[in-house]
Amino acid sequence: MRFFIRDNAAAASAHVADYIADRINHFGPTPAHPFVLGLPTGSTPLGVYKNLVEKYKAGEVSFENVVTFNMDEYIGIPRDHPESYHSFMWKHFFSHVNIHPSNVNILNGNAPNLEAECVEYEAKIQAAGGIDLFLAGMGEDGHIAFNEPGSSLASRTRVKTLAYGTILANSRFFGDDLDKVPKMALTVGVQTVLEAREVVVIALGARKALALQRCVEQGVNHMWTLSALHLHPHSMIVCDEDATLELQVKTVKYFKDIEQVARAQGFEQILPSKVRTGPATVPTTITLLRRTTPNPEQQSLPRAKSPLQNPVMRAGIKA
Ligand SMILES: N[C@@H]1[C@@H](O)[C@H](O)[C@@H](COP(=O)(O)O)O[C@@H]1O
Repeated sequence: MRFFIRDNAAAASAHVADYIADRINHFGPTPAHPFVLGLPTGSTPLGVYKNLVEKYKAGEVSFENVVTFNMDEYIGIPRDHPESYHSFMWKHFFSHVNIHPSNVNILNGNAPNLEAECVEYEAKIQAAGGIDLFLAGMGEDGHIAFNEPGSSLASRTRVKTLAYGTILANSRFFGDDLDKVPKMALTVGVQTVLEAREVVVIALGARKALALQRCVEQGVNHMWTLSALHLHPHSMIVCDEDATLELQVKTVKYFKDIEQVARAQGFEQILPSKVRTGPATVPTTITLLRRTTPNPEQQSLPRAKSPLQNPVMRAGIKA
């Protein structure tokens, strides 16, 4: 798992938006071969959406041939309720870019048969060729989408009862009235997310620090479902400094160090191959792009010790 720490929320959001726009542009989507993007809601991705809208308006990215699948939706509030995830997505993102409404997919929390709705959603993802990049946030209890603690790591799209902590956290959007917060939701499963070709998570603020620590420093654990990303070959977390509060200094230093070393060596971000080599369950080939000459500016900086030369880092790697 790659892990990038940025100074603040604005820098982390810009990093993620740049990354997504690069992915879409590199992919070169067409009507016959669209880019399939998984999307979250919540306060965390707002900065990413704002940046993506700005990039669209500046002509730096187009959503003309992008198909989206949202992670989750509440059960039991009308689709046009101001706090439904349908409303959220149109208000903060879709209305401001050139996406075709027919390319937007969001679970219907008012479907007459909720189980059938979930099965159909999985089938739609498959029919679209699988998700190329799933963007996600994280709950304070380490959940991804609405996969609350104890969710099966093999779970798929389904009806989920929300944890009390999540209902409490989300009550801020419902006038702090717990009675008004939906208690159930439809959500993609952990396995659904893991089958995306790439997963990018953004975590911001001290509120997420404990969950981030559990997910980054500890092993895969069904009680912190985001930690399942360690099982994914191409996952990435981007956070701000505040979210690192519970991490060991050694961990923070390690990840900052390897990012600096890679840059100094002239390595750009790793881009998945443009060509789909198989179903989403078989990740695409990874291409390492290397500049022909290392970046001279980076080269002239005092070189960071390679993790292998640094005794503290070496201890961390062994651990
Ligand atoms: N289902 C959503 C998650 O997808 C989101 O990651 C989480 C965090 O929300 P926020 O970003 O507001 O902290 O909220 C909800 O639980």
